[in-house]
Amino acid sequence: MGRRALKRIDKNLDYAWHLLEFEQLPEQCTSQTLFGNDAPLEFEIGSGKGLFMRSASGARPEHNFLGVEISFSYARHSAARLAQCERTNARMLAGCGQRLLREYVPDDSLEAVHVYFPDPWWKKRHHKRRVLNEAFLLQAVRTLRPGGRVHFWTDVQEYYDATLELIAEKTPLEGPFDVPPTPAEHDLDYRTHFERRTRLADKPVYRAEFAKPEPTGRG
Ligand SMILES: C[S@@+](CC[C@H](N)C(=O)[O-])C[C@H]1O[C@@H](n2cnc3c(N)ncnc32)[C@H](O)[C@@H]1O
Repeated sequence: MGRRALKRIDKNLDYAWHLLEFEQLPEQCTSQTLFGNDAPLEFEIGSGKGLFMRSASGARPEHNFLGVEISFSYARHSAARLAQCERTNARMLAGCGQRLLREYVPDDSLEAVHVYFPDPWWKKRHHKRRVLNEAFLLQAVRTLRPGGRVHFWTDVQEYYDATLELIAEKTPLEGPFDVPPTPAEHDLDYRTHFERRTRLADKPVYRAEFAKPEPTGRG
């Protein structure tokens, strides 16, 4: 991704609680171990500059949010913005979202997994580096609660089509459910910075949502 310099963080801002690294994680990441309550827990993988984390945690104070960003400087920037907004229901992890799901998240525990505009890895031989690969999707299925949702938006039609095909072939997820676009009412009224950039350039955004099936009744 073309990366602009990030704004300097106020040196008096204390964002230590908002920024986690793997060494600080509890053995099992749950709302209880990360936030000390039992609110529904949503993850965002690849938060970038953290617009989704800020707006979603403000709009849904009754949910908890953990954003995961592999670039330390972006994770720190997002954590600082959450601290500035005094969010008590949102934290950032600087690290790999695939590792987080695989190693630290109990079965059937998440309300939602959000992946917005993941790096496209255009060349076919690099597709295995994509965040939305089969192993990650199966971890999302394992860790979501029944009825929990995967949200996936991208501006890359080939990534969108390939992921929908992978989900249909390899996972029990139900969907895709349509996600209609909503008009932006102010300059930051977009799901993420990449959505803003794509829509302002008049390019299409491909959006889908999937649900983990509820268990079927006995007999
Ligand atoms: C194209 S940017 C999109 C950022 C943001 N979601 C948006 O829509 O504005 C993709 C982001 O995913 C991050 N990323 C890539 N692989 C990752 C991984 N395995 N775990 C966590 N973050 C990852 C990148 O560092 C980058 O910030």
